[in-house]
Amino acid sequence: MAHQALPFAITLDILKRRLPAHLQEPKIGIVCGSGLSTLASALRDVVEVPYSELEGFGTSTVQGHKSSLAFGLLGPGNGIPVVAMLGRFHPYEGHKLSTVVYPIRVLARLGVRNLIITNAAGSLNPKLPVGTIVAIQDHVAIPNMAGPLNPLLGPSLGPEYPRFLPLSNAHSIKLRRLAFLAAHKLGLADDALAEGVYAWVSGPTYETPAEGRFLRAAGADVVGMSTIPEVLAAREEGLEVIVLSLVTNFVVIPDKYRSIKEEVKAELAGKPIEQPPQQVVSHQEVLNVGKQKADVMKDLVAKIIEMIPTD
Ligand SMILES: O=P(O)(O)O[C@@H]1C[C@H](O)[C@@H](CO)O1
Ligand SMILES: Nc1nc2[nH]cnc2c(=O)[nH]1
Repeated sequence: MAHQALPFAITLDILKRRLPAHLQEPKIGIVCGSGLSTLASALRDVVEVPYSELEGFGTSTVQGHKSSLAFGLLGPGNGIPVVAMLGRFHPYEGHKLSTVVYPIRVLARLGVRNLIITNAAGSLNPKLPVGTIVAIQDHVAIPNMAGPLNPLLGPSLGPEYPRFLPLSNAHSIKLRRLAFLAAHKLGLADDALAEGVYAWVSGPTYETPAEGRFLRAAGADVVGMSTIPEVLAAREEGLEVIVLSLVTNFVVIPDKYRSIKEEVKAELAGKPIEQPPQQVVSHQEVLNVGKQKADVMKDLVAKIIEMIPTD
């Protein structure tokens, strides 16, 4: 989909007809990561619009991702109008990058100014155990650096868009401050919300131990297969962005490789070495941790939203 062909007018018109007036101009957006679609249960007056009804949207094919936009209100009083993406598109599903980020551009056109992106991620850092939520302070986008997988490639969307987008300020300090203040208000343990660097890889394969070591050496704390295209499009659209990664597993990085040569030699010498089980990551494990921690993530996201100043 070339930029010029993006069907914004049609999508926005469908949404206008589907939504009551008080939900038509959300100021805050949420992207729900793997297993985290229940974040929308914090909303009231919810209207869900399936992606299948929305021109330009794809369908999420990944288990743990629904395929709809949920509009609703959050917080005290009249509430703040919010829109949540229940399910995202990953390039590894075969979606074009322009499709992956299309919902973000639609959210921007609806009036969203602050975006909270969540995801499930593997930990590369022993200090970030499973269950930790990580406020992302920076990122390494391996597919952007190594090949043509940057959603901003191609003709500019218009003269008001910067051709060369700076990313040293990609992850909003204002929103990260609110996240830590929100965690404090919620009485979360100090280690429940940490800070770290996210590495984006294309997936859908999980890391080999050597790749895990490489990413760790490159300064990454967690790794995942999503989010960064959304961050780039959101920043291009002028949104403030915070990324919250839920650590769902450790990337398997043994201190040293098992030597099969030594094991065979020991076996032949009649002194077999006990063989440790081989560890592997699974998407089911990722979803299970998402389910266990969905409420903490939901409370944190809701509290951040309540604290975002309304203008
Ligand atoms: O959409 P997110 O980033 O939350 O999903 C993660 C990355 C892969 O899509 C999947 C791997 O288990 O979970
Ligand atoms: N690349 C990657 N993505 C993940 N998403 C959740 N866990 C992981 C992981 O270990 N690696």
